[in-house]
Amino acid sequence: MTEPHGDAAARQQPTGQAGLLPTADGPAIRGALGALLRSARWLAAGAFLLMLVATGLGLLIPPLLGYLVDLVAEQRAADTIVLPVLLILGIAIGQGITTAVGLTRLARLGEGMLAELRERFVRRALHLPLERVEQAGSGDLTARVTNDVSMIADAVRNALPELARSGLTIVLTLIGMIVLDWRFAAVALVVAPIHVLTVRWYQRHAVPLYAAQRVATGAQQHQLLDTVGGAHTVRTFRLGTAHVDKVRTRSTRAMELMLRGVRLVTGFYNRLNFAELLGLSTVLITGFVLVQNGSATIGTATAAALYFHNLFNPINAALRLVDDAQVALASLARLVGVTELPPQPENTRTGQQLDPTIKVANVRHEYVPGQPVLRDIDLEVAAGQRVALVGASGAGKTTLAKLIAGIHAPSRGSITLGEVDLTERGPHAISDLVGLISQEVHVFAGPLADDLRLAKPKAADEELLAAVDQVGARDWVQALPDGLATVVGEGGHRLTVTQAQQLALARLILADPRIAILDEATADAGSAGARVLESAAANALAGRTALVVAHRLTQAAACDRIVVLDAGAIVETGTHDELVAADGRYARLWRAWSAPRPT
Ligand SMILES: Nc1ncnc2c1ncn2[C@@H]1O[C@H](COP(=O)(O)OP(=O)(O)OP(=O)(O)O)[C@@H](O)[C@H]1O
Repeated sequence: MTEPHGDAAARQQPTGQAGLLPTADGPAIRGALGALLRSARWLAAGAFLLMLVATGLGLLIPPLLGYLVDLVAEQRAADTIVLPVLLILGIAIGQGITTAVGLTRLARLGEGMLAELRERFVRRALHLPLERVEQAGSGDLTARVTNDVSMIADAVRNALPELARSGLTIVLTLIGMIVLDWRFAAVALVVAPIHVLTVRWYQRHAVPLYAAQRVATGAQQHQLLDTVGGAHTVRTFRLGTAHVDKVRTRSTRAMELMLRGVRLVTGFYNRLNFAELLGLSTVLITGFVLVQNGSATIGTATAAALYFHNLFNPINAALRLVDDAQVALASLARLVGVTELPPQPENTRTGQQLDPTIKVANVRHEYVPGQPVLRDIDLEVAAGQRVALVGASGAGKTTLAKLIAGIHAPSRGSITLGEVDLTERGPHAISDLVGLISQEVHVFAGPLADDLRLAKPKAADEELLAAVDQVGARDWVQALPDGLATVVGEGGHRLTVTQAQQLALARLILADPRIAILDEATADAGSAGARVLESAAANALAGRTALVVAHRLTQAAACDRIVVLDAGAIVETGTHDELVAADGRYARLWRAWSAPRPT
């Protein structure tokens, strides 16, 4: 009944929301749906055929009932009605069975397509450049994964089967009516313009409205995540009122759009009710006139009236579903918009074949345009070398580490890893050449062994234990209630920060990248944790080209070379001894670091 109007939805990017992820246009949605349908063509054909048979069988009942009415009107013998009654019974049973099987097939088709679409979306979303997600706000991505997927799931489970059934019933009933008596079919079309105009009116208003609703909900969720996620900072800087205002503005916008939706739906039903009233009156009057002048039997008029009854219910159902279909379509446009983003270039060479050198040339990076956090960075790390990045907090160490790991793309300049230019080929070109341990070490909920196998899915338990041993974690791992099978993370056995970092280092050993970048969270100097982690890191980095963001200067002193960053620029570089002798910034940092601490 409803033609996809994704084009209109695609245009729904209200001003001020320009950073949001893209929304697909009509042809892209049709293309994606076509591709999904093609991959399940036999299931689709089977479901369609069964629904066709079920609806066709249903159409035989009104003429048979009309025939029964004629038999009774002509006062025939009672036994003449046995056959038609049995036929009606058989048809009803046949229709019930074919409808049930057809709907099951249709459900399987819809769920399969939905699952495939969701997989594609997640696959694509996981590989989106981080800047793109940050620019859109993670709320946008979250809203698409949660709201939009559930809108489509609802449509697939409820609207799609009913829409298919209603569409088939309308078409076949109209054909049945023409065969029965064309005059009734002609009368049926009298109210059609009202339906057509109602649908047009509704679509004109609903598509932009629902797309705007999705955008407003995304913006509202993003704001809520921002405010709740940053609650600590919000409180520290007394930004509560400002944040509550922002949440209020976005919530009000979302609420206003919801209310406009309710008003629109009410108007839609008013028009449909009027059409139904008009249609029903016309049918009854026509039947009365035709039977009166003898040009139709009571049986035919009865069958025609029943056909009408058959027709108006699915028409209303189909038109009612326009609403769900529009909502689902706006959601679909937002899912397909992400799945259709151009894929990252494939990894053509494995990291193991590449020369593990790092070359950073003329790199500049800005998170906020016009505010560089790194400028004119030139750095080369030869194969097997271990280089430390040192500098005050905010100097840009983590940013440089992330650029080299391919997490962010530099605003300018080039980064070459193993002769592969990241800026040209994209970070996925070298994903298995480089491993990063960032400050946000995450322990995934589940058995410890699964957590380790993220880095090497096929590793045997012995291999996992060997890696755990190298990072000095064997003792505590074996002391866990179920050893490697112990459930850790959220809801399981809680690991200390040091233990989580040891696991991250063990994962690095298992993944075995030729270049390793270490940006561990700070551990107090001289603490047992720091000592354990330093020797674990030394083992994990053995034989690799390494860049270490040195939060403890003892880490830096153990490296082949030290690069000192200050306010986004490299200010010194050399070995520990050279830099101490030069008596510059590093020497000052070192003196401050190694000075006896008050106890
Ligand atoms: N995602 C981001 N968006 C905007 N600014 C950022 C972002 N990440 C870092 N910055 C800013 O970039 C500058 C450099 O930060 P970076 O984390 O690289 O420094 P760092 O030397 O690693 O500091 P630390 O030792 O405290 O981790 C800082 O001013 C920081 O506020």
